[in-house]
Amino acid sequence: MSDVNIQTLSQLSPDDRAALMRRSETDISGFLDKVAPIVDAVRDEGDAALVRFGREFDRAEGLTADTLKVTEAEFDDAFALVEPELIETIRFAIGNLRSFHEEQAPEPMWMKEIRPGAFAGDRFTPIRSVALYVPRGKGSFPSVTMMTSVPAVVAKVPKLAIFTPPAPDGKVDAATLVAARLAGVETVYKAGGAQAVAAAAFGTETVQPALKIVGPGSPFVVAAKRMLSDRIDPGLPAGPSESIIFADESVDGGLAALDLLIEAEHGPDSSAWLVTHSQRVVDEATAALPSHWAEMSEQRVAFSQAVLGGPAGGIALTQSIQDSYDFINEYAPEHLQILSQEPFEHLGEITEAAEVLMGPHTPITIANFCLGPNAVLPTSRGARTWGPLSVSDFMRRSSVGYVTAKGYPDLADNARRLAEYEGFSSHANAVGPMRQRYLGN
Ligand SMILES: NC(=O)c1ccc[n+]([C@@H]2O[C@H](COP(=O)([O-])OP(=O)(O)OC[C@H]3O[C@@H](n4cnc5c(N)ncnc54)[C@H](O)[C@@H]3O)[C@@H](O)[C@H]2O)c1
Ligand SMILES: N[C@H](CO)Cc1c[nH]c[nH+]1
Ligand SMILES: [Zn+2]
Repeated sequence: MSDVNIQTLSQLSPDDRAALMRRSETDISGFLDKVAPIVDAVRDEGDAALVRFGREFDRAEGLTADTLKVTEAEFDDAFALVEPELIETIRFAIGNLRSFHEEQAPEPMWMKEIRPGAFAGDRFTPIRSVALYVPRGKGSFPSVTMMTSVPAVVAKVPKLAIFTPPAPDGKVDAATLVAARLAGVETVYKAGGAQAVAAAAFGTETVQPALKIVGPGSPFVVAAKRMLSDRIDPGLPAGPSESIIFADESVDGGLAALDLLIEAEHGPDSSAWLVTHSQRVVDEATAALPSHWAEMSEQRVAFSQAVLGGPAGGIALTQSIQDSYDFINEYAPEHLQILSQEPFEHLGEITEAAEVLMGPHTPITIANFCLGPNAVLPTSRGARTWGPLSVSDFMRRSSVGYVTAKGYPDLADNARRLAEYEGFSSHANAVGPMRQRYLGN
């Protein structure tokens, strides 16, 4: 049996407790050094560098500049290759995602009469070009394709392109192509990691540059986004998956263990904690893990054992429910699952989680794939200030103001007084007697 990292929070020093908040991506300085030459090469050499890195890192030996962009024939092949049942499932998921994101989309414009004759509001317009990163290292992700594409299409972004690593056969994952087409994205480039971020930022002979890049990825992707943030908007920080399963005394610890393994299996760089004040839940979860591992693939067992062996995962035994809430809010997880027969009783206490899934029938899996909300979420405590990827992330907001002749005098007087105080003579003149000459009243 593998060792599980069990921490009794009341016995930890402040430093040891702070260490539990760490994620593998917290310190990406080592990756910054590795991605710097990749970024430079893509900027200087364009397609040639994308081909070289695709061969080196993705082992796509046959990749050439001519095959960097997915062709119509490759889309057709993908539809022929993917099981019809899976195609229907992708349609099902896209339908739910679309329903959620259409509801979430802001009105194109709103205006309020702030005072008589003075109107102001917001106007939302789509960002002109956005790159969607879909990972493909430790798995393939048609789900991420849907999660990034659907809100972008709802926002009506005119130029959308997916970047995803090629497999050694030089192809893009077939279900990813099906999901892209069904969601409404036509351009897919075979590029992953830091080189994809650099290509989106600078453009190459084949790749059109974009103003923004969204989507999760490995620390190479995260590091490149950080490095190029003055060149391309890197969107919300979405790194290795992480979760907290919070269980109260009303649930079976075996179920908590089953759900703890969901995000723990992504990779050794993931983070996953079971947080509970119930010793019984801890004992049941620990006892159940081996039988759950027996039902998983060898690779996923290795990943989840690496995570739950610590230091970035395991079981945290708290002294009280309040202690659990405090830990969760301090940790600010990407995914939080409240395992309780009365989940809404706890919800009001949770302030810092990017996604809160309620009760035993809402495991993280359902929201990862097809419930409707977006599963691209801020990691590494980003949930303290960021929310999930949304339609607004694909739109820019402008303020709109409109003052009528009736509303003008009052606003002008007040604005002039402030302009004079701040020492701006032109500002003041523009709302003083000089303007009256032109307005003619
Ligand atoms: N937050 C979310 O919404 C979400 C969703 C899905 C996955 N994820 C996370 O995204 C990550 C996906 O990572 P991944 O590795 O599976 O796929 P990835 O596509 O992000 O990374 C693979 C790419 O990294 C590059 N790379 C690999 N080794 C390299 C090296 N030695 N030097 C330079 N570049 C190298 C290669 O270009 C490769 O194509 C995981 O950490 C997973 O937990 C997050
Ligand atoms: N857990 C990921 C977001 O953190 C989403 C995902 C896709 N596939 C499996 N899981
Ligand atoms: Zn997942």
